[in-house]
Amino acid sequence: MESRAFVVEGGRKLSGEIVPQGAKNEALQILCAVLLTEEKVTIHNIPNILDVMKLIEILGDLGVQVTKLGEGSYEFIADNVNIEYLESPEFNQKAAKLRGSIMVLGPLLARYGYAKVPKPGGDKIGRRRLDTHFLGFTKLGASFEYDENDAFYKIDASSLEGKYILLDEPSVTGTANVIMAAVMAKGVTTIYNAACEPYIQQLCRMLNRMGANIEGAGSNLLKVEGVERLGGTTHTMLPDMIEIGSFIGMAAMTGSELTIKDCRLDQLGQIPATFQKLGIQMEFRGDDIYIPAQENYKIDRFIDGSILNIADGPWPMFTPDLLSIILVSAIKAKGTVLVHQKMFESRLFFVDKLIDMGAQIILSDPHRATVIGSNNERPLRGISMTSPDIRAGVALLIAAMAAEGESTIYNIEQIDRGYQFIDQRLNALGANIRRV
Ligand SMILES: CC(=O)N[C@H]1[C@@H](OP(=O)(O)OP(=O)(O)OC[C@H]2O[C@@H](n3ccc(=O)[nH]c3=O)[C@H](O)[C@@H]2O)O[C@H](CO)[C@@H](O)[C@@H]1O
Ligand SMILES: C=C(OP(=O)(O)O)C(=O)O
Repeated sequence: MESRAFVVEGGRKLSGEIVPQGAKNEALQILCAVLLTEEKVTIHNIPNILDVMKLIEILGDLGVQVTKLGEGSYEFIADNVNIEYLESPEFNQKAAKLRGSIMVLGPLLARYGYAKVPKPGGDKIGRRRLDTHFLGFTKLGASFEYDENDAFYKIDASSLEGKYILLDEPSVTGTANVIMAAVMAKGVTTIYNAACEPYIQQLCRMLNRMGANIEGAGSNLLKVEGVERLGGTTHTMLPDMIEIGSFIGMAAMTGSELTIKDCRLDQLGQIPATFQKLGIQMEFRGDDIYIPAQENYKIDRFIDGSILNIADGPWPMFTPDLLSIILVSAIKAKGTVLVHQKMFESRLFFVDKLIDMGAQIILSDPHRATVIGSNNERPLRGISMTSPDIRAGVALLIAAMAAEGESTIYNIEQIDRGYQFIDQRLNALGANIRRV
């Protein structure tokens, strides 16, 4: 039977070193980009997580030759893509399971002039509209159709032509899709209000190595000069910055001494500094983050003495994917923080479980929660709970690891979607997590 729950014995300290996996959200983009060439693309540091394995399976079903070279390393050759597969019920069922499947659209449109995907899956964390993707495709000359009955998004174009595109919001997957559609369009595409997460920067670097001509990566203004064709390349994923942030919060909440190895500190943006605002100490040792064992830490105030507010925003603002971890990490700190999830409407509801565990949290509305830290004076207690989404799932795992007694976390498929062998890796550091 498939595993469904983690049973966590709380109160154990971790110690040692942990190496972050390759970045999930980068992997989902990079894997779709292999569809842009008939030549061999080799990718290293691919995380072994559910969402990524499902996408690799979809690529294989589409006719891409997939060869596993070793742990995390794969070769892809998309020289014989079977576009008919998009019509199969199997594609419908598989692609609907993950958010990343939406990014096959851009490359297939660029190479074959046609693509369709079912309404993609991913976290149910509020409205997740896809308008930005289709705004971009239609500007490039594609026609777009959404059939409410079968919930398929279809795009079609006899040719694509470079245009000036002002995105309505800096959507991460939307920007990736429009870039991939534009790389072989005729002429120059300018994408303004582009997302600029490290994931997008990595995609642009990879595409340029494949022969594309993209300028401006890392900014919100991209210039894509269309080329005739793309060739093969070798690409290595960055470490997963969301996993790194999750480990920082985990070390702090469990009072553990932990070294997070090979973090690519230059790519982490505001992530370390935001955890430091909670009072969590860390040292940067070469490319590692060392977190000393801390029983107490104190939340900063702003310079004028007012209560700290941590909010998300499109990169280089703080990533929404770490706000649940920030929230849980504040529970045992001294002081108060307002966590403001601006981008998603339903990502904070999991705090009811933390409140059941004894945390002092006021959910003011779907976007804002205030955490009143316990100064490590009232331990959390273990309970049974269900993980609503990937990051809330890990936040609950952190709370369970810090709590007194045993907790059970159900629906751990959500956690497995994005965190590689998390139970085994944490148990190797001293945790006690059983998969049942
Ligand atoms: C597979 C993948 O890469 N998933 C990530 C990607 O999802 P994804 O690319 O689906 O998310 P988008 O960047 O499109 O944004 C999602 C939602 O955020 C809101 N929004 C977005 C931009 C903005 O300026 N204002 C605004 O309010 C909108 O409600 C939008 O629908 O980016 C999200 C935002 O970083 C992350 O949470 C997801 O982990
Ligand atoms: C929301 C996330 O993922 P997805 O977009 O795949 O649902 C996430 O990685 O936090």
